[in-house]
Amino acid sequence: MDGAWSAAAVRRAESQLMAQLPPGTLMQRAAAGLATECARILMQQRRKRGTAGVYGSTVIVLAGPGDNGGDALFAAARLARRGARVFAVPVMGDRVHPVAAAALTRAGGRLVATPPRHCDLLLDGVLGIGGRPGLPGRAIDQLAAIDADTIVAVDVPSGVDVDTGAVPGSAVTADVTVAFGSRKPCHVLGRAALLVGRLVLVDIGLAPYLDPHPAVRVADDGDLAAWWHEPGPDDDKYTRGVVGVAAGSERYPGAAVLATSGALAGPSGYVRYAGTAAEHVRRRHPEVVCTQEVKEAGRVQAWLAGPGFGTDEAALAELRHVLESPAPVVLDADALTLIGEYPSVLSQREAPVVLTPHDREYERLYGSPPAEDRGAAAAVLAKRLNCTVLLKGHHTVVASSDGEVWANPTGRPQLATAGSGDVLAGFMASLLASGMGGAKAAVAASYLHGLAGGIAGAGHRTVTASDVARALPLAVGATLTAAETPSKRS
Ligand SMILES: NC(=O)C1=CN([C@@H]2O[C@H](COP(=O)(O)OP(=O)(O)OC[C@H]3O[C@@H](n4cnc5c(N)ncnc54)[C@H](OP(=O)(O)O)[C@@H]3O)[C@@H](O)[C@H]2O)[C@@H](O)CC1
Ligand SMILES: Nc1ncnc2c1ncn2[C@@H]1O[C@H](COP(=O)(O)OP(=O)(O)O)[C@@H](O)[C@H]1O
Ligand SMILES: [K+]
Repeated sequence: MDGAWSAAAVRRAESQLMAQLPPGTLMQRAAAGLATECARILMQQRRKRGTAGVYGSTVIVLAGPGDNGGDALFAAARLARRGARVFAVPVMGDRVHPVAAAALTRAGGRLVATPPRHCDLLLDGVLGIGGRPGLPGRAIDQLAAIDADTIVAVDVPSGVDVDTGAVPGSAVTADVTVAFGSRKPCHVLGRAALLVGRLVLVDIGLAPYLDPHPAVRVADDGDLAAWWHEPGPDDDKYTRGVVGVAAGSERYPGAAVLATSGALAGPSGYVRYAGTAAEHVRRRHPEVVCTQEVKEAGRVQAWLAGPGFGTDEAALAELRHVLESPAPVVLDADALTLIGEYPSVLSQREAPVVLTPHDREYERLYGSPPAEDRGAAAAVLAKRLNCTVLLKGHHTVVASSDGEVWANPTGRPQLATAGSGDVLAGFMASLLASGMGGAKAAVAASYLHGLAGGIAGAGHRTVTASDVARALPLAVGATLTAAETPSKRS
């Protein structure tokens, strides 16, 4: 498991590490890593144009008043020593890191008020983990005036809320963000995560000092492999888990077909379908055992209820039957609307429940749209309803009722296609049926669903929900193989 640590947690770790090191060491480690990445970018970019590497390139630094500006200036000094023409613009009056500014000047760089209009690389050293959201006016003006081939954010894109990923004002949109020591929540959550570009982590020796519990958890292939239930020689279709799908209707048979496609792609051994779209499911998936009603379906180890099954009396009755079962349950789509209207149907529930709202469904459940701090938004709903909440979006967030927050690293916009949520929900129910806990199933399902979207959409292909379902087994295979041989995944 990887993670993202808050600014305060990074500072606590930093002060312990700094106590062991000569002054300035950490900043030099950060600047060295940053300069290396900038040089790599410059060489790649200029090689394409047939020009030389770092030598002769133009680099502009937007330098804020703190250590973030210091990192940028020290890195720029290293580039200046390799022959880059460096112009540094102080963006908060003339407040800049004095030692770093002197180092840049000694290396041949210049502090200027008006830099060239074009540069090969712009370094955003305006604000780091000490920044409040928003940008100083001077930085906004410079960003508008300069045409940069590549924008590299130092530690975080300046202007974002580092601890929540909210972007309430103006902020830098980076092509690359070079982060020091650890990810921060803004790298993985909310609108800020869309401003990060490619994330490069520079090791400055902080890891041993970081709190073992990050503010936001981020799953990796190894987690997925550890949680995955591979069938053993003594398994049969029942011990692998039976998943029940209560979805679809005569009006929306597609939801039933897609949800069962998702369930069939998971690790459980048996998929039962209960609902009025049984004929459609049977025709498309002969593997699925179909009944018309939940109470005829027999025993299952996990249920999915909701996609396309309506919000009328009959749907409410079916939802109640599902919730009477002692098995874990995924509630999606229409089931969320019903829960919003009749929250008491959840009150007797003891077995795990995973809710999978998008923003409008969240509003129906919570009474107001999710806050820009999407981790906190998912966590408050999870606590209030004593459920796991998977809040959908570009960076899907999962929160457990005890306050654990996960950000999904694999999402991609091609997944925003009708029915892809049905596939996700069916797949997740299969993970629950195989014995995975509620939060893990939600984290694993969004991780693999994101990868499946990438596999289905490779080469700019358009993607349908059926494509995502077909790609899910490939995503599972790629993940489990990569966990066995970590170097295989680029
Ligand atoms: N921790 C680590 O492990 C390491 C950290 N390192 C580096 O240090 C960075 C953190 O540096 P930092 O603490 O000096 O804070 P930083 O973000 O530069 O800015 C603070 C200044 O900005 C000002 N200010 C704030 N918001 C503002 C706004 N919206 N608009 C305008 N001004 C605003 C604020 O003003 P004040 O609050 O005083 O009014 C203060 O003067 C970190 O991101 C990383 O790059 C590495 O070198 C080594 C390892
Ligand atoms: N902009 C986006 N980028 C990445 N993923 C997205 C984006 N928008 C939606 N998604 C994902 O697409 C899926 C859509 O689910 P949902 O809204 O329930 O669709 P449907 O109800 O049509 O099945 C979710 O997994 C969600 O996280
Ligand atoms: K920055």
